[in-house]
Amino acid sequence: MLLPRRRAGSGSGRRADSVRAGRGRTGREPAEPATRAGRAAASGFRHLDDRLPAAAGGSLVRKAFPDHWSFLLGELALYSLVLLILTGTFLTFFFHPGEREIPYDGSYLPLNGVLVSEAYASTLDISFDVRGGLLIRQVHHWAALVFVSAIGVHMMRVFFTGAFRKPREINWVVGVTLFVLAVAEGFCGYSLPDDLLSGTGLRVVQSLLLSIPVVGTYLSFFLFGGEYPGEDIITRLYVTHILLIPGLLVGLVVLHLILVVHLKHTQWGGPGRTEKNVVGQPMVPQFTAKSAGLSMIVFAVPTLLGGMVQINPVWAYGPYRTDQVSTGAQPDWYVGFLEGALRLMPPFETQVWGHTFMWNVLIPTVVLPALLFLALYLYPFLEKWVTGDEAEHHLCDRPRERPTRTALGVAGITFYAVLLLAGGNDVLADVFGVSLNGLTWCFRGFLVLGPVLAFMVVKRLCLAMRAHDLERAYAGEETGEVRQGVEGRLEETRRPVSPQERYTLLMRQAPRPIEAAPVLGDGSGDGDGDGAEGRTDGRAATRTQRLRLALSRWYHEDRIE
Ligand code: HEM
Ligand code: HEM
Repeated sequence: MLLPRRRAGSGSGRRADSVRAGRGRTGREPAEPATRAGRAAASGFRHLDDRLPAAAGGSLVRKAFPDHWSFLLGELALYSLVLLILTGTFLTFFFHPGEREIPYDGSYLPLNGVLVSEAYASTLDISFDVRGGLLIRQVHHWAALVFVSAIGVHMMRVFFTGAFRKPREINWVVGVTLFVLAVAEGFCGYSLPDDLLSGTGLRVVQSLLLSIPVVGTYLSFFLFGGEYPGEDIITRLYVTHILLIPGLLVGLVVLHLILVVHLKHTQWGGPGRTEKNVVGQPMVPQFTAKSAGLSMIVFAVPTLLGGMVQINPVWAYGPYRTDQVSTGAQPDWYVGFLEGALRLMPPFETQVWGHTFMWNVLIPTVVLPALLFLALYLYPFLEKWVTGDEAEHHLCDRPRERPTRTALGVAGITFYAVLLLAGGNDVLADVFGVSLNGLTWCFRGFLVLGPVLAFMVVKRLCLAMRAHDLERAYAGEETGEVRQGVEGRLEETRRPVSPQERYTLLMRQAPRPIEAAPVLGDGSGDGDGDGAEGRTDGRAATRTQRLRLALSRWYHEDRIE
C-alpha cells in the first residue's frame, strides 16, 4: 500500500513521500525491517534523525528513493569521486610536483641515468618502487574515467527525462559546474606526471592561451611562470588538482545533494505516482543496502581494472621534452572532443596591425567549448522560454514524449561524438589504412550533417513510438496470431494491455505551442502582465515575441495527441 507522508518545509512543500517497504505492497503501514540488525539500524537512524535539522517535519530514515536503476547513476558518480579522493590521497604521499631535473636512479632500468623532472621521477617511483603504488595509480586513473563517464550518463538521464525543469533548474546549473570541474580536474591530473604525453597536452594549452587576443601572451607567461615550459606549471597544477578543484567539487556535491533531498527526486509516472508524492523504497534499510552494494561495485571494478589492465604507462612514453611529440598521442576521452575540434578546424589566421589572430586555435579550443557549456547551462531556461511551461514537474518525461528535446539531445551527442572520433583521426587512418586528409574531410562533413540527420531520424522515431504507444493503449497489443473468420476473412488479434500499463501510457500531458494571444495580448497596453498589453492585429508585438512563437511552434510541431 502506498502511504503518503507529508514533509513540511521540504521541496515545494506540497510533495509527500510514499514509502514502499520492499517491493511488495502489504496493505499495511510501511513494514519495519524484518531482521534484528535491520531494526536496530533503523532505530539508530531514527534517533539521529530526530536530532538533525534535516528531520524537521519528517523523517530522513523514511525518505523515499525511487527504485528505478537510472536514479543510481548520480550515486555512481558520487562513489567514484570518493574512490578518487581515497586513491588520490595515497598518491600525494609519494608524488613530488617539482620540475627540477634530476638523473633517474630507480628500478626501471631503461631510463637509468636519464635526466628527468622530479615529478616524472616520483611517478616512476610510485609505479615501480612504492609497494602497491602502481595499483593505486592505475585505480586512480580508471576511477577518473569512470567518474567522468558516470557524470556524463547521469547528465543525459536528467536531460532526457526533463528532470532539469522547475524547480530543479538551479541543481542543473550546479551539475553543469560539477561537469566542467571534473573535466578540468582530470586534465590537471594527467598532466602531473610530466611525461611526453601529458607535456604534449600542456603544449596545446599554451597554444590555446596564446591564441586569446591581446592578453594571450601575458596569460601564458603568468600560468607557466615565464617562457614555455617554465618551471611552475606542474606545482600549480598540483595545487589545483589536490586542493582547489577537489574542494570546489566536494562543496558543490554537498550543495547538489542537499538540493536533491530538499526538492526530492523526480520519479517515473505510473499508477499511484503523481506530481504530489514520491513513491519508492525507504532510506533504511532498502535504499541504504542497495546503495552500499553499488558503492562496493564502484570500488571493485576500477580496482580490478587497475590490477589487470594497464593504463597510462608513462615509462613507455618517456619524460617530456619540448622538441618531441609521440605518435598516436591521445588524451583521456573527456578531453578528446577538443583535440578533435582542433584537428578539424581549417587553418584560418588573420593579421591585424602586425598581430596574428589564430582562429584555427581560438575557435576550437576557446569559443567552441565556451558555447557548448553555455548551451548546457542555459538549456532549462531556454526550453522554459520556448514552451512557456512555468509549472513544477516531478514526474519524469519518457524521452519519446518530448520528441524535439530528445532529438536535440541526440543531435548534441552526435556532434560531440564526431569531434571525439576526429580527435583520434590519425589512429583511425592508421588502423583502417585510409587517407588522413580524406578522413578529416569526411569528419568535417559529418560534423555539419550528422547532427541534422540525427535530429530528423530521432524525432521521427519518437513520434512513431508515441503513436505505437497510443495504438497499444486504445486498440490493445498485437498477439501475433491471425484468425480466419467463418466467412474466410483473415484478421489479426489483439489483447488489451493491463490497466496499469494503460494508465502509464495515457497519463501524459499533451503540451501545445504558445498561443499568440497570451504573448500578444489584447492591445490594452496596461502592462499589468495579464497578457493584455500586446497588439490586436494578430501579429506579435516585438521581434523577440515573434521569434518565441516561431520557436514554440517548431518545438511542438508534429506532436501526437
Ligand atoms: C576528483 C576527481 C579526480 C580526477 C578526475 C583525477 C584524475 C587524475 C588523473 C587522470 C591522474 C593521472 C594518473 C596517472 O598518472 O595515470 C591523476 C593523478 C594524480 N592525482 Fe588525481 N584525480 C582526481 C582527484 C584527486 C584527488 C582528490 C587527489 C588528492 C587528494 C588526487 C591526487 C593525484 C595525484 C597526487 C596524482 C599524480 C600521481 C600520478 O600520476 O602518479 N587526485 N589524477
Ligand atoms: C560530481 C558529479 C555529480 C554527482 C556526484 C551527482 C550526484 C547526484 C545524485 C546522487 C543525485 C540523486 C540520484 C539521481 O537522480 O541520480 C543527483 C540528482 C540530480 N543531478 Fe546530479 N550529480 C553530479 C553531476 C550532475 C550533473 C553534471 C548534472 C547536470 C548537468 C546533474 C543534475 C542533477 C539533477 C537535475 C538531479 C535531480 C534529478 C531528479 O530529482 O530526478 N548532476 N545527482
